[in-house]
Order: sequence, then structure tokens, then C-alpha cells
Amino acid sequence: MEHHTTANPKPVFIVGFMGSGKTTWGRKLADKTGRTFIDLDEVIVQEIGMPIAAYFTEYGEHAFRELESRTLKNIAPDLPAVVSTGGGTPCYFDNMAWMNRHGITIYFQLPPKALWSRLMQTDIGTRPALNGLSGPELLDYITAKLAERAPYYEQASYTVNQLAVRPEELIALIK
Ligand SMILES: Nc1ncnc2c1ncn2[C@@H]1O[C@H](COP(=O)(O)OP(=O)(O)O)[C@@H](O)[C@H]1O
Ligand SMILES: O=C(O)C1=C[C@@H](OP(=O)(O)O)[C@@H](O)[C@H](O)C1
Ligand SMILES: [Mg+2]
Repeated sequence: MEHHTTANPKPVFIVGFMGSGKTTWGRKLADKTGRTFIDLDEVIVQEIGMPIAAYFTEYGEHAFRELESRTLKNIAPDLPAVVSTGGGTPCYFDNMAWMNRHGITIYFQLPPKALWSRLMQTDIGTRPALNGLSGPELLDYITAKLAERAPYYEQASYTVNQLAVRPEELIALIK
């Protein structure tokens, strides 16, 4: 990928619910396009020196959202990066408008059931926004939370069906 030149130098922001594959696909997409990969949660974890769940417990969600917004806006506007955001990032402050102004935004859309089955297979404790829920209660929670967040996600430049999209289609979007 060394010789790849990126025609579009703006950062690409991937948005969507927890479990939609932002981190997994973001990394792959960056690899395939020669862009720098940035996982917003990982940058935050590096800075605070503790897991996000521990930060939530110690300082509360509001402090996390402020830190998240500040970290997002520290990303250089001319860095050709793929940025995997956190599931809540677009829904606080003017973050979504900021991302749309500074880069290309892609919403990874998935139905609640698909998100649920993925999240059920991960360590739920690492995602404080799930409140430790599992089983049918988690599905209800995902359904309600997704309905609340969808209006923000839908402001993205592109919405893709994450279950059907092929990597080449995503690459074409950001060329
Ligand atoms: N395309 C996919 N198909 C099936 N499982 C996936 C896919 N992409 C990601 N996953 C799984 O779903 C979980 C959440 O993925 P992750 O990339 O961390 O999502 P996000 O960053 O959006 O929360 C992980 O366990 C991952 O292995
Ligand atoms: O949806 C949310 O509110 C959150 C999602 C997480 O990111 P992922 O979507 O990558 O799990 C992380 O930012 C934090 O735990 C809060
Ligand atoms: Mg992630």
C-alpha cells in the first residue's frame, strides 16, 4: 500500500451503533487504502490510561463525552485517515456537523437483532453504554437506543447496509 496516493485527503469518519463493525472495518479500510487508521476510543484510552468503562465509573458519562468531543476535534483536518468513532460520538454536541464539515461520513447501518447477536458475543463489560444488560433486555435496549440515535447517524454523507456492503464499494466511496 506504500505507493497508494489518496485522491481525497479528507478524513473519513465511520459512525454507527456499538457492534456495527466500525473498529474492525475501519482498520481494514485504512489498510486497503493506505490511509492512517484512528480509533477514537483507542486514542482516548491512551490519553486517560484506563479502560473507557473505568473512566465512566470514576468520572461519569458527561466527562467522557466532553473528552470524546475534544479528542475528535483534535484530529488534523488534512490528515487522510479513516477514523472509527464511538457509537455515541455523533449524538453529542456538534460532533456530527463537525465531522460532516471536515470529512466524509459513513453510517454502518444494521438492524437491532444483528447488533444484538454480535454484542452478545463480545465482552459486554467493556461497553459501559450497554449498562451490563444481556439477553432479551439487551435487545430491547438496543432497539430503543438505536431509534434515539438514528437521526444523528442518518446525517452521514453515506449510509451503507453493513451486512451487504463489499469492501470495494466502501473504497469507491472515499476515493
Ligand atoms: N462483518 C462482521 N461480521 C460479523 N461480526 C463482526 C463483523 N464486524 C465486526 N464483527 C464483530 O462484532 C463485534 C463488534 O465489532 P467492532 O468492530 O468492535 O464494532 P464497533 O467498533 O462498531 O463497536 C466484534 O466482536 C467483531 O468481531
Ligand atoms: O455507544 C456508546 O455510547 C459508546 C460506544 C463505544 O464505542 P463502540 O461503538 O466502538 O463500541 C465507546 O465509545 C463508549 O463505550 C460509548
Ligand atoms: Mg469501536
